[in-house]
Amino acid sequence: MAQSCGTSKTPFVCVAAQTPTSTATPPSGENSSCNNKNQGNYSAADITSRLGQSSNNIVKAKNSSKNNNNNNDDDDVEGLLPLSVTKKTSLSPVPYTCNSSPPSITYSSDSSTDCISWPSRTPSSFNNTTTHNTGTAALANKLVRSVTAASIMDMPYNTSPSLRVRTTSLNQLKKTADLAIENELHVCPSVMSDELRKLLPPTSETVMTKPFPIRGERTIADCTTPHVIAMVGLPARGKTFISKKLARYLNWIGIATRVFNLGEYRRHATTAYKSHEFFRADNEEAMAIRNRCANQALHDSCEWLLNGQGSIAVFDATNSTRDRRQLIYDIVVKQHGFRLFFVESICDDPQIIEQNILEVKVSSPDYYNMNTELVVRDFLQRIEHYEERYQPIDEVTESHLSFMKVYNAGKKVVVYNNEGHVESRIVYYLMNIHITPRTIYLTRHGESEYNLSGLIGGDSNLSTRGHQYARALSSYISQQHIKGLRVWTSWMKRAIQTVADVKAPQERWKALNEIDAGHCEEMTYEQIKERFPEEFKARDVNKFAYRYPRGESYEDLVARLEPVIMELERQGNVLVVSHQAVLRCLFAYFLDKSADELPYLYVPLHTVIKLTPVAYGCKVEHIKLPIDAVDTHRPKPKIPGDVSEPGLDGLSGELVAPDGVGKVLIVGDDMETATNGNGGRKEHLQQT
Ligand SMILES: O=P(O)(O)OC[C@H]1O[C@@](CO)(OP(=O)(O)O)[C@@H](O)[C@@H]1O
Repeated sequence: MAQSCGTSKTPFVCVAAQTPTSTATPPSGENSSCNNKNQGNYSAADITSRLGQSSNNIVKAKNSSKNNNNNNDDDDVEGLLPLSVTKKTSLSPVPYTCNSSPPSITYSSDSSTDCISWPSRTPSSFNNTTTHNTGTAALANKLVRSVTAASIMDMPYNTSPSLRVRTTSLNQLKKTADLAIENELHVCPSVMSDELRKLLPPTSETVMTKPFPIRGERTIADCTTPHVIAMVGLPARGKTFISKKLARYLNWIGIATRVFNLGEYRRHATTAYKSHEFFRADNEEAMAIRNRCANQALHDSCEWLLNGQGSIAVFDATNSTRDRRQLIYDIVVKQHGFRLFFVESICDDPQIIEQNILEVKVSSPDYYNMNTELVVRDFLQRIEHYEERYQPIDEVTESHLSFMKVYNAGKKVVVYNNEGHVESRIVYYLMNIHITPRTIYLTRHGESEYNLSGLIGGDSNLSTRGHQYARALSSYISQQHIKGLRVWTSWMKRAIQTVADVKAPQERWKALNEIDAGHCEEMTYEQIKERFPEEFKARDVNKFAYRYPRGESYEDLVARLEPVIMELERQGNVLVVSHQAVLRCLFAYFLDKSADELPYLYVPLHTVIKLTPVAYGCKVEHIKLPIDAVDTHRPKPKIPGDVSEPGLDGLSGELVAPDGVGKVLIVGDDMETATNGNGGRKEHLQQT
């Protein structure tokens, strides 16, 4: 029987002891009948047992889920390769040994750090650890030792035994596996024999291995129950802003989210908007239409979730009465069994309300071609109609609801009955966003020596032109007179050298380091294609999900960058100097790009991408500084693995704003006058 460790919904796996006579079952990568949840887990016992198998069954283990493959309950999901040690080894002595119940090691994919979890047990309970050293398994011995002796001995005394094993054994295991690969395997997984391949630590090939949680994986587990997020609040309180932004964030972290905006349903159901009279509480005809629309929007939200098209529906409406909220509760929770979380936006700052009306209501289809002053007046009257009936969520009379209240665009936040991982993430995100105007500048480092020779990854210096860009960037930034600017860079030399002359407080983020290409680091695309053709092709087939052997995928990058996004949301003006893949991920967040588009977004060298939040979106400007650089963009080829084709997106070599969002601003070659918006420069302003 597999034992559950962690909550039943998480993909944690904890393995119980097996009988010594049980046989090893390959983990999910080989066992096609294993379900996907098992694929997210990798056991150190896997490696040990695989090695053990090839050395006269040193370790005999059994996948307890083997006979239960159709059973999707927790027991089944959580069953994974157990380790059962049966005979004595002639290896050097090990400090802990094991009785009849051997330790089980589980590689967990549900942790933000690499983690092998052992059952928490005192060291003294591990007696009689024995292995069978029959013959050839030098590698096996190395690994068995590594997860027992070395990992335990290296630990500080003041750490709890289980934690000590957890934190050190994986490092040790990785080191040993690295060594094994470097010394003895020396080839890429795609060209390895099956025997050797089995010895590998987590890679993109061994699909069941995910060294840290990937996009949405953690959340999906918690998100097996669909969620409806229902907005609450008077008009012009930023509900649509919050809804759209939240949906963008959730989609970016991999949780399929869609906004159902009641205003759009109403506009569909009515002819042209005439005036605020439509919203009077005593306008029965209009009220009937409004109720019908609300029911339809709610129905569509639930249908969308029921069809499995997404995980979170955001119901963007005022939902400003108790009755309406009760109706939503009855349908969402009682009828469908979904989770329901209300987000109420409360604002009594007239400045924020006015700004909101001017920014988004004046351009609303309701007020097409209407004079701004009239719009403001009409809208304020519309608000008054709502105010007559508005009932803020009440902790006492609506104590069965889960909700958060955001006051004056985040000045104060109240959270009530908050439950589960998804809701906590939503709360945390909404606590961090703000509406203070600011600009984010994104740029890659200057051209590097490796860029010149077409090598990916590595940590090379800037080329001569790269240094010129560094100077041009500093000059451009100082001419912008950006208030309170902060500069963030990766830890890589080329990024740090690029901001050497920029006069502003600087911070280094490891999370901003370029995608780790693992075995393919410091190779050209052509070399990768030649040496690892299968790998190269696989990346073209699904670039977002593809993980370099011993490296990262774009999906991994997004997970790594989430804290950066969170902190960017909290900041004012920031200049981020990073790398092609990393900036694609950040750019995709701001522009709401899908996982398919993300790895092909065009982020050329020597170009500053200026992002300014406006209304519900972001204005994008590309400022190309006049220093030539190589083009490192490799477009999506029509045939996976092809390096000769021009590619499908046709972006290479051109400077365009994706999807016509924003404009392309090409600053002329006179750097002294190269400012954004001032005269005295040569520039082409191109509306896309
Ligand atoms: O995902 P692809 O398109 O390969 O782009 C990422 C690559 O871009 C490069 C350049 O080729 O980034 P950068 O120069 O910005 O550090 C490589 O280091 C990196 O592996």
